[in-house]
Order: sequence, then structure tokens, then C-alpha cells
Amino acid sequence: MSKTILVTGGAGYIGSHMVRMLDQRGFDVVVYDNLERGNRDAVTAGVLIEGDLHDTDRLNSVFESHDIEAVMHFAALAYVGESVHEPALYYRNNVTGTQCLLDTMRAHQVNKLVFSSTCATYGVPENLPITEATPQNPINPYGQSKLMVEQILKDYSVAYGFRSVALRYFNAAGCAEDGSLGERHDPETHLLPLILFEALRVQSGGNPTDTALKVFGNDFDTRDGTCVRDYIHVNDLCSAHIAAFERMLKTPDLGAEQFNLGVNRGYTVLEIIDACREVTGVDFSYNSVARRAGDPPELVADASRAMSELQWSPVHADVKESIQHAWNWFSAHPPAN
Ligand SMILES: NC(=O)c1ccc[n+]([C@@H]2O[C@H](COP(=O)([O-])OP(=O)(O)OC[C@H]3O[C@@H](n4cnc5c(N)ncnc54)[C@H](O)[C@@H]3O)[C@@H](O)[C@H]2O)c1
Ligand SMILES: O=c1ccn([C@@H]2O[C@H](COP(=O)(O)OP(=O)(O)O[C@H]3O[C@H](CO)[C@@H](O)[C@H](O)[C@H]3O)[C@@H](O)[C@H]2O)c(=O)[nH]1
Repeated sequence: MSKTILVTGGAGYIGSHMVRMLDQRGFDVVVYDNLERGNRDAVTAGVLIEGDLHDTDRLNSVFESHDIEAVMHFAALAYVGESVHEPALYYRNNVTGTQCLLDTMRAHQVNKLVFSSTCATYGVPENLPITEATPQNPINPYGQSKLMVEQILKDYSVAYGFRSVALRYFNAAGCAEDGSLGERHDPETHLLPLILFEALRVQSGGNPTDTALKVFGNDFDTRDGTCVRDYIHVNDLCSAHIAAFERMLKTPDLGAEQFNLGVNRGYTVLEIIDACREVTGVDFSYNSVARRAGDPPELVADASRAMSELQWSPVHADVKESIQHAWNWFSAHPPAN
């Protein structure tokens, strides 16, 4: 049997770690990425095909020339803040683009997909920690676009026997342990890299009072007024994808499933800043500014269903490990100013 996995978005942050793990576990990998937000040199294994999800001719040729067993679909636009200002971009890329992929898969009788969904589909959750039964009411177009795809996957499973696992990640963090593969976004908007950029700036002689680091909102109803998130190591996300793929092989008739992926523990923005100060040994500063549009106050996973059904558990559950690995990467690859 072919073990070729098509990884869309495999030149991006999480996708590139996935490609490496698949290769290490003996899979053949084909990467499909338009490189608009990814990096060619982040693809360290497999074949890279440059193309857009909307380019169905190109997608068709990928399925014609490779014996694809399943697709791991990471390709998406993924900035909460941007999605509030550019919803058209998000619905077109994340929903229409995904439908192009799904219909090309159907045309080639490939019916197994692991989908990168998100806890942003829950909006401001009705209960904490968040289980898969928590109602999904996204408060930004990004989360809405991912929820729409989850619905498409459910409908495709009923109508076409399409098998899928939607993994609702909480906040991805960390890098390859040895710092050899990391996170490169331009512009970078994620909290952890921005904190580490500030630590690097101060470490290299920058004045701590000229801080570029902003904390968005200090008046949320949380233990210190800043947002709470559940940070999960990127390689723990990747190992869950392999578990999801294996589950689809073993139980082809299960339809469309959904699992939360987190470590069941939340940290405030200020707690993450303190943890970064401790790991880096750098005493840097920050400015408190207004809330960012579209940010729910608190998102913490109950990932027990993934733990039992996928027989998966995070091995880097302590956020300081993620920070240390990211620090290894960013220290060796400081941002260009
Ligand atoms: N980073 C997180 O914390 C997080 C949390 C939850 C879910 N997710 C989801 O995980 C996935 C990966 O996130 P990431 O942080 O690695 O993002 P990323 O931006 O680093 O990677 C996305 C990749 O997809 C590619 N891409 C985007 N649109 C494309 C298109 N139309 N055609 C071809 N390629 C396209 C980009 O070039 C990029 O390489 C996304 O679907 C995101 O929504 C991420
Ligand atoms: O300069 C910054 C950047 C972020 N934050 C805060 O830090 C938290 C985390 O923000 P960020 O790192 O931007 O991640 P999210 O907005 O939570 O979004 C990420 O995590 C989501 C799941 O929660 C995914 O779906 C998205 O793709 C991914 O970008 C939020 O409370 C932000 O308000 C700041 O205070 N200052």
C-alpha cells in the first residue's frame, strides 16, 4: 500500500514540522504550498510542488502523478486579527480553497483528510475547559471560515463517504528541539515569537524602555486581566496527525470526527512573559495597549477525547519546553530588522 501523504501548507510553521515527522516515520511526502506565507527552505523532506489551492489543474496533476493515500490540510490564512479586517480574503482562501482541494480529492477517489481546525471556532466559550461538545460560535472570520469547513466535511461524509478528522488546535508553540526547524512569519503576529524577539533585542544591547512588545488588553475577566491561552508544542500537534491518520485507516466508516488538541492548561499573556524571562534569563519589558479585535478572553482545552480515542498525549506539556525550543531557534535565526 502507498504511504504517500499530501501535506498542503507544508512550507508553513506547523506543516514543515509535520513533513519532517512524516519523513522520520517512513512516509513519502508531497508538499503543496503557494509559498505566500511559507518558506521554501522549511521543506526539509519530500517533494515540494508550488501551487495554490484554487489552481485545480495543478492540484489534479499532483493527484495524477502521485499515489496519494491521504491529505493533511494545513494550507490556510491563520491570523485572527487580519481576518477581522480582510474577511473576503479568509473566506476565499480557507473555504473556497479547501473546497477546490476536497473536490479534486473526490475526483481521484482519495477520501481521507486530516484538517487543521482551531479552538477559534468556539468563540467566547460557554464553558471551560472547552470540550468538543462546547457550542461553536466563532467571533472572528478566521474561526468562522474553519467552522464552515468542518460543516462541509460533515456533509461530505454523509453524501460521499468522505473520511476526515478535524483537529481543533489550541495555540501552537515551540520548534524542533534542536533549533533546526522553526517558525518564520512575515509579519510575525504571534505572542511567543514577539516576546522572544524582544528578549533578543535587549540581550543584544537594546534599551529595555524602548520595548516593541505589546500586551493586548489588561481588562479581561481573567486572573491578571490578560488573555488566557492553551499552548501546545508543534511536534505534539504533528504526532496527533499521525494518530488521526492511523485511526482513519483502522476505522474507515467513522465519517467526520473532531478532536481538541491542547494540554488542558491555560497561561495568561503575563505568565507567558514571565516564563520567557525565566527561560531566556533576559529582563525585558512590555507596554499594555488596547484589546485586539476578535480576541476571546480565555481558551483552554479539554483534550481528553483525543487522548483516549487517538491514544495520543502531549510529551512537551510544560510551556517552558516550548519556549526553550523556540529560543534555540530564534537565537540562531534572529528576525531581520
Ligand atoms: N499556529 C497556530 O497556533 C494554529 C492554531 C490553530 C490552527 N492553526 C491552523 O494550522 C494551519 C497551519 O498554521 P501555521 O501557523 O503553520 O500557518 P502558516 O501561515 O505558517 O502556514 C500556512 C501555509 O499554507 C500556505 N498557504 C496558505 N494559503 C494557501 C493556498 N491558498 N494555497 C497553497 N498554500 C497556501 C502558506 O504559504 C503557508 O506556507 C492553518 O490551517 C491554521 O489555521 C494554527
Ligand atoms: O503582540 C501580541 C500578540 C498577541 N498577544 C495576545 O496573545 C494571545 C495569543 O495571540 P496569538 O499568538 O496572536 O495567537 P491567537 O490569536 O490566539 O491565534 C493563534 O491561535 C489560534 C488558536 O487559539 C489559531 O487558530 C490561530 O491560527 C493562531 O494564530 C492573544 O490573547 C493576543 O491578544 C499580545 O498580547 N500581544
